[in-house]
Amino acid sequence: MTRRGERGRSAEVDSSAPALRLDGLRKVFGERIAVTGLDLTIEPGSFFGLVGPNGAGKTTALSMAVGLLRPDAGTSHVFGADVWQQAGRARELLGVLPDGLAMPEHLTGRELLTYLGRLRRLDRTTAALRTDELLDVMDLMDAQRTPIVDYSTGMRKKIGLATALLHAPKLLVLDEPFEAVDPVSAAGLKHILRRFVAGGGSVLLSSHVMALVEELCDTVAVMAGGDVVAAGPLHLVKGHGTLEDAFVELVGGTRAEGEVLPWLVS
Ligand SMILES: Nc1ncnc2c1ncn2[C@@H]1O[C@H](COP(=O)(O)OP(=O)(O)OP(=O)(O)O)[C@@H](O)[C@H]1O
Repeated sequence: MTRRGERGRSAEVDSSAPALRLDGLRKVFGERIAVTGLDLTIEPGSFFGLVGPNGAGKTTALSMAVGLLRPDAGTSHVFGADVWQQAGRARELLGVLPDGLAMPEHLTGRELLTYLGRLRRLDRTTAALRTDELLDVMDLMDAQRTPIVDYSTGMRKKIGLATALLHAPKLLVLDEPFEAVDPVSAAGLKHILRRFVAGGGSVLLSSHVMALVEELCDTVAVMAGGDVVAAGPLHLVKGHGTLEDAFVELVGGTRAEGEVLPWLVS
């Protein structure tokens, strides 16, 4: 049971359940099968990286996993809570950074965090404290009174991440969290995520940056054509080479070699 004053602080967790369990998730857009019937389990305490080429189905899968997109088939459970049947409970446990997050553009960064904190039932003092801390670690203090419509792409990503962290979730699902984030902010963000996992949290992130996934994640899954083609501990998936080598081999890509676009070379 969660007492009223503690809501938004930490929901109780079914410690025997996976942090995230996807069973048979499937989504079809018209003729295009975006996700074919995805099974994936994220263990508690893991730092999980989801990689795959453009159009592999990562965003579609993550959107269904967190309850933002209704699947045609399959289920998603967050610490045992079904994201559709027990949406309220799942939401307390989840922090989400979706792709292309829609923002209330005319709120300032500070207003957004304050209002979301209150919506998530943090008391006034806690909401204010966390807003200050998040603006500080995201290096957004100077922009705290700037409307979000005037934020850069990287600043939008960082305020989005701050909203994902605000209610102290147990599982973070982050779609391309480092995209457009400058190196200084990225270092701060990596530190936050590592501390989150060290403290018992779980992270699932997608990224196109293989070096970053290798640096942060202990477990990875490679998606291609709407399904997982390899998953497991990082060292097993990448083998003796780099994750990039394994990725290219797994998804059947060809690096541009030899004579390509000859008209570019005069
Ligand atoms: N709303 C939609 N309507 C129609 N097709 C869609 C929609 N969303 C995704 N798709 C299609 O589903 C497939 C998977 O797209 P998705 O965005 O999930 O891939 P992704 O792995 O996240 O790609 P990227 O790495 O480029 O972001 C693509 O072929 C895409 O065109």
